[in-house]
Amino acid sequence: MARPERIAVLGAGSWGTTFAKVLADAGNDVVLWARRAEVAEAINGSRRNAGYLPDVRLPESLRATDDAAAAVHDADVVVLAVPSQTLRENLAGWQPLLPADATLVSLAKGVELSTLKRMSEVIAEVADVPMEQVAVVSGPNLAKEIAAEQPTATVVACADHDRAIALQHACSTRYFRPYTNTDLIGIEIAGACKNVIALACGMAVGLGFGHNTMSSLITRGLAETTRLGVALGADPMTFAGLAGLGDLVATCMSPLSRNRTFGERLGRGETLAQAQEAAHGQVSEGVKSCSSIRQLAARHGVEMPITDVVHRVCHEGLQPGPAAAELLGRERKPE
Ligand SMILES: NC(=O)C1=CN([C@@H]2O[C@H](COP(=O)(O)OP(=O)(O)OC[C@H]3O[C@@H](n4cnc5c(N)ncnc54)[C@H](OP(=O)(O)O)[C@@H]3O)[C@@H](O)[C@H]2O)C=CC1
Ligand SMILES: O=C(CO)COP(=O)(O)O
Repeated sequence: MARPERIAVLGAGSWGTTFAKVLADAGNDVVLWARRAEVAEAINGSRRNAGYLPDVRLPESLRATDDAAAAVHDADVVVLAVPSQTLRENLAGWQPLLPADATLVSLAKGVELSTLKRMSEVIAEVADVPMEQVAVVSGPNLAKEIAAEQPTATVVACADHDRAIALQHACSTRYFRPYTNTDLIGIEIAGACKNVIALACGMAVGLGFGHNTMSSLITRGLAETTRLGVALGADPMTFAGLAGLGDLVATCMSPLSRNRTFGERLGRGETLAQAQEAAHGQVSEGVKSCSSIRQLAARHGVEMPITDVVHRVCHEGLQPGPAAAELLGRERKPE
């Protein structure tokens, strides 16, 4: 497969805009779709997406539009950069516009609430394409750092290795280094679960706890994530990689993470509504995915105690302090 040149990125939030910049910097012809016309106009006029990345000047070669048909016309690659829980509805609207052989790339890190499906499953189903046509990009990829061109690695996963290689070439820059992988299940489960563990780490920070607590949550979070992934058919080694441990550490440790910040607010005693208001519409995927992942775990008989308490703090009124005590009071066992 030749190197893709026409790329549409659908969704102009933090990560969609940043990934579009990466693709443009890598030399591709990139069109970014924004659902609000004023966002597209500002990007074309002032080279800025002020609502999400106020300090970043976007490349001249990056064009924006609010017309999805124009964005995807003749595209070799269509990147989906909208929140997990709206992806199905968004993609259903775009499906008739999609070029038949385009690689469909998911940037979203979540598990669908109603169906408990991973994003690649939703995409293959709604776009009515074989799974080999769907790819996932996931790793320790905090958008603001990448937009500032700080060095980062990531994983490009696709069941079709040739497509993964083509996409790897398309998004390689001097500051962004993608590795390929064919384990979509592992990559997507890792990406969705780390947001939930980051909520727990944020709660720990909000409660005033330090690095030992964070490290314990990260490590036991990785254990429960790996258990779920393996039950679903993932390669356990994926969880030791960039999209597993790599992303988990970046998200749990960084104040730039929306999930960690959200958890920190809950840990300080704010309500879900207060934390949501403070997020100014930016997505904290773990708040919803904690429920779908918990259900998925129950369906497969997998124990996920951290995910369970995060769900109950977010949605059932459990307070972060008693949640921490509950985790510590669990039955003692070997590691
Ligand atoms: N930010 C990051 O560092 C990273 C994020 N991700 C993942 O990428 C995905 C997108 O995140 P990110 O870009 O950060 O999110 P943001 O909250 O920054 O942006 C969300 C984007 O989706 C649009 N949007 C929101 N709701 C809808 C809807 N109902 N229909 C169509 N468009 C909608 C928003 O448009 P509008 O502005 O008009 O509201 C905005 O362009 C998430 O799954 C996230 O977990 C993955 C790696 C890194
Ligand atoms: O996925 C991310 C980093 O890899 C971004 O995490 P947040 O959505 O928590 O900001």
